[in-house]
Amino acid sequence: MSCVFNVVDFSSHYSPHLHLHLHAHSQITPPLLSKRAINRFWNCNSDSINHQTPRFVKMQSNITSNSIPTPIHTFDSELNKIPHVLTVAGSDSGAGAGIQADLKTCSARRVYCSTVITAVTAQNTLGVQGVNIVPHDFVQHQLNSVLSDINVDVVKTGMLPSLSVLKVLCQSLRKFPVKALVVDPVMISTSGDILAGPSVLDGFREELLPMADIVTPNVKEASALLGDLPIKTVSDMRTAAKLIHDLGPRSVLVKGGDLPNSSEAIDIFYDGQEFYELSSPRVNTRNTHGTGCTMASCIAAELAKGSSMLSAVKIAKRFVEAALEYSRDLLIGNGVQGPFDHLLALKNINQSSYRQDRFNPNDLFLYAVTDSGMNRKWGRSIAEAVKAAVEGGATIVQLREKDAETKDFVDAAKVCLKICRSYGVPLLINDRIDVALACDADGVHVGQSDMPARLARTILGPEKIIGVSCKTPEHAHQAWLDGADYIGSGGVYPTNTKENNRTIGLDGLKEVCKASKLPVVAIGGIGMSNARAVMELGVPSLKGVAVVSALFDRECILTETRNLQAVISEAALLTQ
Ligand SMILES: Nc1ncnc2c1ncn2[C@@H]1O[C@H](COP(=O)(O)OP(=O)(O)OP(=O)(O)O)[C@@H](O)[C@H]1O
Ligand SMILES: Cc1ncc(CO)c(N)n1
Ligand SMILES: [Mg+2]
Repeated sequence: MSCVFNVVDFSSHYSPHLHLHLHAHSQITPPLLSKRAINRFWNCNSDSINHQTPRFVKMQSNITSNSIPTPIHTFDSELNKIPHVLTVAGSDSGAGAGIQADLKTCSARRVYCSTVITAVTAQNTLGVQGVNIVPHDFVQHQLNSVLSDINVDVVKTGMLPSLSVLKVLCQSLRKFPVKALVVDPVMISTSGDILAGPSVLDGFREELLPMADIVTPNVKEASALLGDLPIKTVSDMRTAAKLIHDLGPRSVLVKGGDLPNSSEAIDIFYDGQEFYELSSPRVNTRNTHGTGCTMASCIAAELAKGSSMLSAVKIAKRFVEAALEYSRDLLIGNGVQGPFDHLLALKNINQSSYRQDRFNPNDLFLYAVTDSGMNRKWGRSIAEAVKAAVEGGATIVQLREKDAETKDFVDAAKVCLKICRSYGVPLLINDRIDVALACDADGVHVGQSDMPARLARTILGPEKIIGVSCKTPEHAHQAWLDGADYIGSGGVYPTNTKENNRTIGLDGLKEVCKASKLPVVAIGGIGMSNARAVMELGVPSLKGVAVVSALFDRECILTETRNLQAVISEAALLTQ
């Protein structure tokens, strides 16, 4: 076949100074990310992807290096479309980072991924032994081939080893605009080695960043972009995010994976208006090679599916956490920094049999409980309400539909489940075990006069989450004996949503929390004005607040959820 292009002698482009020395993170604190959380995460969005694999264009056989293949067949049916990310990055022969990480991430997220290779590296878990830069005209050639033919939704960039490569990329993006551009400014390895010289830095600042929808530097890259500004703390990361935003990208994610002395992996997201501190437990593993590439390509994949930027970033953060957790003990290679397993779900993780592994107590942080009366009052569906709450940062949702017809309840629950899964947020059903089973919700929440938790456990099996309302230490003890996963304790303050409900106050809550062997979420009359006081109780078992009216009896659920999330995040930080 004559579709072979000029053979390029890469050896003349070898740059001996391009060496990576990657070190394992030395932090401790093994987090407990449940297998079920990983599982939930993996399954997320699967229902929304009903696209079929595209049928490929048949290649013409008369291609020369200057001509672009002309499609013989084109298909414009929506049904045949699959979201598509083009990655423009370097190859990592060890397959933990670069193009290989991008392909695996997009596959894991069920998105098609095409590849334009900018450099070929000889790389393993010990470091980088060599780099061949692909000549810029051949990079341009690859870009033309893909962008002129295959419908690209989002472009993600990784290693751009020379200014000329960066420039042809910018030209191609101007010629073939895409829905979004994700720039991972790969420049500096974990150990601080330079991967792209000062001229590329200028190219980033002057040409590529102003075109980007998001740029995702780690702390060293952020510092380099800002003329070696020192970045040592989370507060410095915020300053850096703001200054990088001034260079022109729509949003900025400064990744704190390499920030020393932290038991949390904290990233700062800034969209030009608000800062979001995204935090996850730091996974104690050597297998962190490629986290940055994975993060950026997962963001690109979620954007290609239609997520908002903030949701895409949150999903990507959880994906990295889940993959690291899953691969914590993986042994690939003999070096200091190993790769992780992006395709964790291909493993047999559905069979998690360890009860204590299924549920992440941190999910209780901002617990949204729906109320059909309030939705009626504001003229919105349960699904609309739930979507706004999870978009605003709710970390778990409970459907509490006291007066709904069973059929309507099941239908609504199915829609809500789809929404929650796409955000990696668990969905529980109040009281109705039959409804939870019918829609395969993540679990149930039962009151003292509902189905006893022990029976609920028998019916639902070991996989589902069970929460129990408890007012006293005795209730909490019984819930633990019965095999519940968490307790909800209250009413902390007086409330209209529950009649004849005794208020236990902050003192009562504290007493229950101290006695409880299970994680606790506080409930009852909690909102913007008093959430801080609840979180400031500072009892370790208290993991978050559950709210009804403060989110759902308001005009804009999204804003209320965001605001409450900010208040309790700050309070949680201060009481740590
Ligand atoms: N040990 C860890 N546990 C949990 N999350 C982590 C860990 N290390 C990194 N992360 C997260 O992974 C994502 C990528 O960030 P990181 O700072 O590692 O990027 P990077 O330095 O560009 O990665 P790369 O090694 O691919 O260059 C961030 O969300 C970060 O918080
Ligand atoms: C090819 C390539 N791209 C990016 C990184 C950064 O992780 C790497 N190590 N190798
Ligand atoms: Mg990186």
